[in-house]
Amino acid sequence: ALMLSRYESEFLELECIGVGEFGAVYKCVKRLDGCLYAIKRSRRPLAGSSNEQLALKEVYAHAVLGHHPHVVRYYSAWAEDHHMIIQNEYCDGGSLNDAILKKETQGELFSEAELKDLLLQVSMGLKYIHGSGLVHLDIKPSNIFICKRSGTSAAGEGESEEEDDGSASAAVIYKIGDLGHVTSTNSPQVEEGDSRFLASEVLQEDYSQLPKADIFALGLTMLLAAGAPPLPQNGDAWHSLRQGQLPELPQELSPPFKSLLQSLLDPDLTKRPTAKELCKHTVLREERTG
Ligand SMILES: Cn1cc(CCO)c2c3c(c(-c4ccccc4Cl)cc21)C(=O)NC3=O
Repeated sequence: ALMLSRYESEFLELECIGVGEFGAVYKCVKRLDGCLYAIKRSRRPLAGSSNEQLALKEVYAHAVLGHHPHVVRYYSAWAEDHHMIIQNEYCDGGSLNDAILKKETQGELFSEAELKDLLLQVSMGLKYIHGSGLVHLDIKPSNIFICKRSGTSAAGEGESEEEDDGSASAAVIYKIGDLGHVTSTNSPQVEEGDSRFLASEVLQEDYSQLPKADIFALGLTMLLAAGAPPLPQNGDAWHSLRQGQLPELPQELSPPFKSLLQSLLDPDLTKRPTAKELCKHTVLREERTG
């Protein structure tokens, strides 16, 4: 077009880093500040459609959530040329899903110490989201992004770690991303996330304690990071996972940590810990030995 779009004038597109039915995500440099950003460009939903509602909820969630070390940072969003555009922090380490697949192909496993670090960091992000009166509703490995310490993204390591992050700045920082299903805890308009990670109470439209659905999805995410086989999308295997029958893991975890992971997946949502309880759980807080 004769008039350069804001996207073209403000950013240099380096590569496409993701494609979905939603649209595409690009790794871009902002010409003005020279920093890297992840920019999602999706077809603008029909005015007044439910998809427009969803797209707006994503931007509202980012606006409400402000800054947290374990939530992907939002910078801007705008509409042009029949597209919705959202400009987020670029996480240079790929997604947790990429990291799990890489471990698998290399015949490696996350150690118990690495699993505890992952659970603690994502719990801090969830504590912040839940503390803001919101729920994520699509927690899963492909929505958790990784920043390696040497990140050159705009947010950078200059950000001081959340004061409740007792650990020194970790080698790897995990950030919760994709707020496309976020809704308010108290007046929920639930748009179900990935069925593989869906808690059974949400399928039955019991929205009384939605934060516990995020905890359940985090439990399944941890199972996958610990080496569990791919999750069922439906059927008997889907139900047995939600009746406490957990898959064998390819590594022996310490009994306290194993029972903590089982509590995240308890069929009785009142027995699942809150994100706040996870953040101060001794199993996750003890100094790593060796
Ligand atoms: C597919 N994909 C790959 C990446 C890079 C990981 O190293 C990525 C990012 C995001 C997103 C994203 C998700 C949902 C909404 C908006 C964005 Cl920009 C998607 C991403 C995002 O918000 N920040 C990212 O780094």
